[in-house]
Amino acid sequence: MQARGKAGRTLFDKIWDRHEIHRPDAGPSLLYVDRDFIHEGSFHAFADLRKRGLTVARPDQVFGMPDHYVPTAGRSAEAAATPELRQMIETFDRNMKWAGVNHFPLDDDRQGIVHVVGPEQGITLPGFIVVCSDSHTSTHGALGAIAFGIGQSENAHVLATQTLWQRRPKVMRINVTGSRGHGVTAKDVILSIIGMIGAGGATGYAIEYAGPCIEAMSMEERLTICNMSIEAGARCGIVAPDETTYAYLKGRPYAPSGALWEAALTDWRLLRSDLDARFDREIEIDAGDIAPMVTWGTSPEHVAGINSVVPDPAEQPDEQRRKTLQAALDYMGLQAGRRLDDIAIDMVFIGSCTNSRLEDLRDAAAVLRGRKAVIPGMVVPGSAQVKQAAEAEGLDLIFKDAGLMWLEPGCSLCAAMNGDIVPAGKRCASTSNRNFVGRQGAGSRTHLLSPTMAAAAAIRGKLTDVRELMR
Ligand SMILES: CC(C)[C@H](C(=O)O)[C@@H](O)C(=O)O
Ligand code: SF4
Repeated sequence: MQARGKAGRTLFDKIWDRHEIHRPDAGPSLLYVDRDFIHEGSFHAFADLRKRGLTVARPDQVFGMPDHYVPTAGRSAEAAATPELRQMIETFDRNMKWAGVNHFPLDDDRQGIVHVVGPEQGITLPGFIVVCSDSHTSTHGALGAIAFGIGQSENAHVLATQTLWQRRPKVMRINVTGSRGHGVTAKDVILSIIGMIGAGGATGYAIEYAGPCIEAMSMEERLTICNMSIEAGARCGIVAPDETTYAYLKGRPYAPSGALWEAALTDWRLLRSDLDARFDREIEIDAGDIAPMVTWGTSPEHVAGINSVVPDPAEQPDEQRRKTLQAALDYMGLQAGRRLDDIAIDMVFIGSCTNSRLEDLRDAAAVLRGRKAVIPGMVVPGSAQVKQAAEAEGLDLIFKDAGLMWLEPGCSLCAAMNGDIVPAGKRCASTSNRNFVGRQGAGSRTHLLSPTMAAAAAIRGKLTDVRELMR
């Protein structure tokens, strides 16, 4: 795409343009990549490299850690749920050693879900292009980076060259105005955005989140917002770096320090959309209108405020949509008109790259403190660092006293790839990002919600408006 006349440039344009090594008249551009994150899914890419006799071009810019297949019951590959899972973790470790890249293995105190660890270690920085062969790479955009998921053959290309061919997406700005009401979290904001624009609403776009509500958010909240950009179909999500970003990054192990920090700050302050920047699409949403949200169907767009009812597919004018909604209700075992806060839940999962950071655990613990869960639940911190910090504050004791399991970091029940599953027909209130058919195990039923809402569901054994339990 050519420069856009005299109009100002968006934050996205500025970062993209800096990384463009080659811009052909048509088709994808060749981009320089600052960081490539790797998890167990990378075995295809490594097999590809070996077959072609290639090595890793910039090992110091590649960071690998196991997360999808790791056991939550212990910290060694031997604790893996099956021999196949153990083999996945061991193959990954071998590939990391072969490649000579940064490697945070299972027993390393930096290990965790790749999208939690990257920001936490200061590996992801403003102005970067960050890739990972994982769709939720969009998370890292919260720090003011262009961050997107890639396929394994693209990953092999990045590993071998530190560059990537990529088509420039259009740019959409979502302005979140107003301020959130009591008990309304970042998760509720992003769920209501997805409910509004739909699971395909941002297909072909990069989203810049802006406006007073986003500016007032902590870094951890912005990470939750950007994480789910992909659930609206977006290529990535980004928030302009500001004082919140700098305060978060300062002193992190991989963030610049001393004179380099000062130089970086000077540069990062340029990273914002010009006042006259033109966006391909602009949307506005008032945070004051948002209630605690919960999904009732099998797509993150099947979402509503906790005080509403399961919608009636018959009211849909479009026949295909009617059928999709009916199929979702059949799978979920729900009838139209049922009050959402009347739906009984079998278990809760507090975790995933959406909501497993320290603030998420603090939020859930604040609701659970001194109370008992009436259903089983798993609390899975996003990283070893989060786990340590949570234990230092005694959050683990609050979860355990409430009757929930306090486990080792990893993706766990978010994608049910490590042996943790929701049994068929059971209903799970989950702080993760996908409620697809079978996502948490064959026949499992997932209701997406925030950490405080998950805590409320655990206490009441049903979907509950957390505002009734807030102290
Ligand atoms: C397994 C992995 C490639 C996948 C992704 O791309 O997102 C997973 O992380 C998910 O959340 O579904
Ligand atoms: S926590 Fe879930 S969404 Fe995030 S990377 Fe792991 S499987 Fe994917």
